[in-house]
Amino acid sequence: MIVLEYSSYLMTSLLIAGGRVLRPDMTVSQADVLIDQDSGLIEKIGSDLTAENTLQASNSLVTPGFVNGHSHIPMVLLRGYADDKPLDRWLEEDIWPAESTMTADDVHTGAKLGLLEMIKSGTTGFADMYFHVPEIVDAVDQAGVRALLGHGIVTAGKDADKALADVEKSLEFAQKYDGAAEGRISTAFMPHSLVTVGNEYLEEFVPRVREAGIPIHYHANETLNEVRPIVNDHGIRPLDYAANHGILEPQDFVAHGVHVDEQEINLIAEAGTSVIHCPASNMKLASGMAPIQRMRDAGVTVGLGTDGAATNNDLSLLDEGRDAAMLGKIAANDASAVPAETVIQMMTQGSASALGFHSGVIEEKEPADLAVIDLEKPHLTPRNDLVSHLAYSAAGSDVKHTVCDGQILMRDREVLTLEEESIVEQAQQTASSLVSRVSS
Ligand SMILES: CSC[C@H]1O[C@@H](n2cnc3c(O)ncnc32)[C@H](O)[C@@H]1O
Ligand SMILES: [Zn+2]
Repeated sequence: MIVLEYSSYLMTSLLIAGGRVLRPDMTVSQADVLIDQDSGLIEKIGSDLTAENTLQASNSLVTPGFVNGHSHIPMVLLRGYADDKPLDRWLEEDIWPAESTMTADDVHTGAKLGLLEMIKSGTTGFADMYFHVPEIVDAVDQAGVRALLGHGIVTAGKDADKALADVEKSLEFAQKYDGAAEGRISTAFMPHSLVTVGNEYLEEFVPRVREAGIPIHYHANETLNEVRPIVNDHGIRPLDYAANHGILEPQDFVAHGVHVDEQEINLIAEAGTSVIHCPASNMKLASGMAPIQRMRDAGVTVGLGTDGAATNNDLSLLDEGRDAAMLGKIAANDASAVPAETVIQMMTQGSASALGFHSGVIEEKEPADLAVIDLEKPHLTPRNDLVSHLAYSAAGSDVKHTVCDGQILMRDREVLTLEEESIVEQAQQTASSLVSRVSS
């Protein structure tokens, strides 16, 4: 008995050996990274280090794990289900009818499939808005990543009792699950958007949410169809409306921010609220081009998110980074806008800071959340500028190892925390049954 207790206090260590390490100042240097697996922190970055466990990183780039700042991961089950429509028609004609048939088990299966995809593309943390969220908690606990989760509230089109119950559920979830999965899970109160949640619910609940110290996350200014009703009904811009309702605070973060005017950019910068840019979703739904360079110049913290896999159609942040650079240049009509360093900053520190995670950099005493990218690939040759390669050339399938909180989640492309084969098979069956349920 005494021996067992003693052994549980023994330090275990992990070495990421011989890689090229991406440092917070965006320089790359050859180094070993020593991780204390008990605390989950990076202990030392240097040369000739040793540890009990090793991950080989020669000819590889060691980067901070990517943080997906906005997603709906169970929507992987709806990948390829309804493409090529604008947001309103896509939600109303296809997605909401399909989601209304989704069970807790379906969400659990979808979450595991999405987590597999994220771990396999180097993502170590994410924010998610969905329903049946306790199932997502369970999947995250097993997968070993970090997550900020919330129940997405929609009151529009519901009778008063159901609407109120939905809002209560979001607050109760946030209170109950904050700190779950040994502290890897945090929570937020999540109104779906400023037009799908009635102002009376914000008026009643935001003071309670603030009292409990819970952050708030919602879709904002995604399409013009979402901006117009606020302007018409309330005579003010959506982010002024958000500020008036007390949901534009430093701990809050909004998804999209596509149709923001100059005054709203300054407002959000002054408020200290973060924006999660979702370029692939914005392009696929033809929502518009978010003025990312202008927001960053104004001092807004900008992170990157995939949104759901049905508007993307994958969960790889490396793809998202390239999209952000390309779209950012077109939006600013300037090839120097949203350069490689900015893209990498957004997919690591930017998203991490928006979500209140302490990850996002490879630095001693910081969380050991990282990805190792195999550079021995034709499309990553020659290895002149690894920052450029990470932003413009690398793909999720180049990720060799993924580590979160000091634990190995994927080694040599084998996910150790989830059973890939059975999850993929189960997800295929679940998705087929979902589609047949909707069409019957
Ligand atoms: C109520 S849970 C979250 C809700 O959001 C829906 N959703 C997925 N992608 C988007 C998007 O780009 N804008 C707005 N809403 C979106 C998802 O289908 C869920 O119903
Ligand atoms: Zn979304």
